[in-house]
Amino acid sequence: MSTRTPLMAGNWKMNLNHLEAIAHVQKLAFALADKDYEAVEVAVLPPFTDLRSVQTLVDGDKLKIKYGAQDISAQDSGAYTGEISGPMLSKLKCTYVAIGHSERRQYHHENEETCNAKVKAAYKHGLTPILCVGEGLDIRKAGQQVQYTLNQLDGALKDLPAEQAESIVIAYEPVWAIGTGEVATPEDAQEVCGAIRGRLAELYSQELADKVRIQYGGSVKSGNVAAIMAQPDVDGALIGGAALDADEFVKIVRFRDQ
Ligand SMILES: O=C[C@H](O)COP(=O)(O)O
Repeated sequence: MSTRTPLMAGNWKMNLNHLEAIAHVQKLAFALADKDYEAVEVAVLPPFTDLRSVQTLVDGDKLKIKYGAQDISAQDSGAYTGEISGPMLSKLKCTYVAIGHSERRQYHHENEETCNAKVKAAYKHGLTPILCVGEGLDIRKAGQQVQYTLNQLDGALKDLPAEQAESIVIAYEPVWAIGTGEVATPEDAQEVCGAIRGRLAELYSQELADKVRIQYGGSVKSGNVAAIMAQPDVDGALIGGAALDADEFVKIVRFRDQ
């Protein structure tokens, strides 16, 4: 029986302005009870422009919900127009930062080197990375999903010390399942999540690998979350579309009731 606390994180992507963010987090706060937070860690990843509003709400009302950003610059400061740095995110008391989401890889040409630099930047500033990995459809069709995903993992973790790696969160998100309604089967999720844990054991130690939380992401909904969470190496979900509906997100958090 795993002692890892599941992490249910809502990645809002480029949705919800700061006023909508406040209303949404208030809804979650109203619906979620202490027993939910005891069973599951709950987090939201709003757009950068919402973070101050979310921080004010969480701090002011002492909410147990965690929050974080969807990206981080590898640089601390300077002439990097449009970028947001680790010091800025830690000043806003972010807990998490997503790194290497497939949409960042696709639209912003992020690769293993970028992800590695961003993972290190996150730790440098006290943020916990949610490192996203996962294969596209062509790789899946070729049966190369495990090797491809492990290569992404190796690159992003290069030279990362064990005392940092032990707190990382890995999100396995097969690209073909993101926003498509095409959810991976629980067995598909387990195959790659299990392989990720195996690689962490090779790179570091079994003890470390057993501590790391590995999420599944890709068309997670209240109707399919329980079966995915029943897999031994799946420790949570990174939820996109379904996280924009507060009632649905609460149902996902309460996956044991589904
Ligand atoms: O970060 C979240 C994933 O990209 C999943 O998105 P989705 O739940 O809309 O498929």
